[in-house]
Amino acid sequence: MEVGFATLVAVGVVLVTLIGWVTRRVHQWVQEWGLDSSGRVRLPPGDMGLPLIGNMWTFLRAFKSGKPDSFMGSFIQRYGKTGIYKGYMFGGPTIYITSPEASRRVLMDDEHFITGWPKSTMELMGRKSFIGISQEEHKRLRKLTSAPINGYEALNTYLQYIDLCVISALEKWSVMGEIEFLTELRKLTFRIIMKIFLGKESDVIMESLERVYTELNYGIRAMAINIPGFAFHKALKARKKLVEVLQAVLDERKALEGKNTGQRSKDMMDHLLDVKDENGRRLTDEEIIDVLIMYLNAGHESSGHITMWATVFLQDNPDIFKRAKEEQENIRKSMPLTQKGLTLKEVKKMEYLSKVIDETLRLVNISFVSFRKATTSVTLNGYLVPKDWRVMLWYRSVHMDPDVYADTKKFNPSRWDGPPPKAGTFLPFGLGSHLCPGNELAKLEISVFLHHFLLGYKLERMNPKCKLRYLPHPRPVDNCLAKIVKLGY
Ligand code: HEM
Repeated sequence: MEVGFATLVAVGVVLVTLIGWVTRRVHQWVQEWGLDSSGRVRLPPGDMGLPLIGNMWTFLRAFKSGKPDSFMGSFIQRYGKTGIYKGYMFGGPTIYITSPEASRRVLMDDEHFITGWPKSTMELMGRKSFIGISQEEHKRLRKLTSAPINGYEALNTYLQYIDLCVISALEKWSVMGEIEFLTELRKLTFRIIMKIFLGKESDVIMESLERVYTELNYGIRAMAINIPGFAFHKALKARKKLVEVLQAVLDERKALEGKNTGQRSKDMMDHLLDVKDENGRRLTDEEIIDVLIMYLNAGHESSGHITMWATVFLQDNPDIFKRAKEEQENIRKSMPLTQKGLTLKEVKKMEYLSKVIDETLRLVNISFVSFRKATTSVTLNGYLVPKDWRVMLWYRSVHMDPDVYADTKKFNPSRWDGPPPKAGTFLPFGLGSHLCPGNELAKLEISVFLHHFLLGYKLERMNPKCKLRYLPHPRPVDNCLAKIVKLGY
């Protein structure tokens, strides 16, 4: 009787495995149906998983179990280090790219690749944001919006505001006792980006909007399931709220058009309202709102997280902390006594701190992936990328490649001594026409924060061994519960 039961279980296991294998083969066959036999042979190696789910389950399991590199690791283990694999994610056949050369080729090739973000991201960021519009529109809006953020003049103007915000935030937190350090940093970076884009400073509006953005973000890398209880459903509601708030601000601005409003300096909303194309057409409300939703989100989430991680890494590594602090003390000493705050001249001198930030960007991989779509069939590294397939640029694998970065998991700012990294091996801000337009602003914010932190404070975490969560961005689950202790300059 017992042998019979064991046999039954064994047959059951074999049957399930067989059905799983056949279903996977059929799924792959269906996805490759449109390709001729020579095309199919030239596809990169890979595994498309089960119908509908594809590799999504494996991806979520890897990230949710705290082993994000095990997802791509399993492809590398099974198919070798080809740097390019086929798979199935977010409801479509996908090419994963993990090598620096192939990433660079895709990012620099606007003729054969356009943006290809999943439906969830597109719906949440808006179809008129940079990930939904045509290449020409993107070029025009990008030119209009990036110079007022990243140019030397602009950074010089914002520096004073950032400096004051950082000084007062640190002072405030040091008397607050335990704080969620990450949550407070997000509020700080949100305040800065709101000032640049909307000229707003009201604490109440900012706090409530930042909370709405947190909801929006949880849905961005989730599956597009619009059912109550799912992250995407909550995120859609958050987007609706953001649209309402921004529409109200826009209506208010339009009502003031042409009226004398005193000395107010122009913010990004004014620029977007003013702009006309060659036919004299102005941007619609939807276009302005989607661009703002995208910028306000991109402009605070990543900077807030990276600032937190850089602070944590510094605090955890006393030698690195000491060296970084000495640099900031020397910079402080070199400042004329009559000078009130930091200027770009001092920021330029923060060479070691810049390496600390680069190393944080590499190790944390805040933007671990980016999405494109092939507009025609392309050959990449000898493999076929079929027309209309999604391409996922797996930046995380590039930054954690032991052949490029020895002892990859070690926080080691000194690895940035010497010549700059080889093209394509360091992509924290992407590359090409979609290169992050806020890269300089982000580095400025982080540098100013670390300058003041190193000189006068220390971080005491309540749960230093706290578990990490990797989606949507890597963070401790307690949002870095800590005390900011003032030491005195
Ligand atoms: C540490 C901070 C930041 C990181 C790591 C980061 C990373 C990135 C990356 C990797 C991309 C490229 C996405 C792609 O190739 O599809 C990107 C795009 C973008 N970022 Fe950032 N970013 C940061 C801060 C900022 C800031 C401060 C702003 C706003 C001022 C900003 C605004 C944007 C926008 C609007 C895009 C879309 C650009 C386009 O599609 O043309 N980012 N960012």
